[in-house]
Amino acid sequence: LVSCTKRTKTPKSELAVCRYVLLLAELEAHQDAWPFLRPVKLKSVPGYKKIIKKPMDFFTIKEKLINNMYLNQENFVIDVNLVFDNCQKFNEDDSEIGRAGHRMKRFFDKRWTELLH
Ligand SMILES: Cc1nnc(-c2cnn(C)c2N)n1CCCn1ccnc1
Repeated sequence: LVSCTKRTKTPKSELAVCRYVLLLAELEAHQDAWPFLRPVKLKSVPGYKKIIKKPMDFFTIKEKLINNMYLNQENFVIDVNLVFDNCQKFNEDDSEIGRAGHRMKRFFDKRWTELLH
């Protein structure tokens, strides 16, 4: 993941990647993460493909992280927030998945801020 041998990246961005890996592991381990662990099955969820233009989930984010596709931290945060924005768009606030999405977003925002300082 983070090549320690050849210094292809500045140390700063390596630290950033470690922060994302840590945060993503915490998100996946959260008890309310179950709706977001894998891509939504577009064939078996009526309306999802039409309504949600850019599906995103924690597994896809991990794959992008491993393939070094987050060149700056904004893109990582944008994808994580996409998971929660999609959830709010497709689910009622007062629903099982809607509530899980709000709790996960609050958790992420808190940990992201804590890890920055
Ligand atoms: C994420 C997410 N947002 N909405 C859904 C969903 C899937 N089916 N229905 C009726 C929804 N509202 N999902 C995916 C939830 C994936 N899931 C469901 C049970 N275990 C995982």
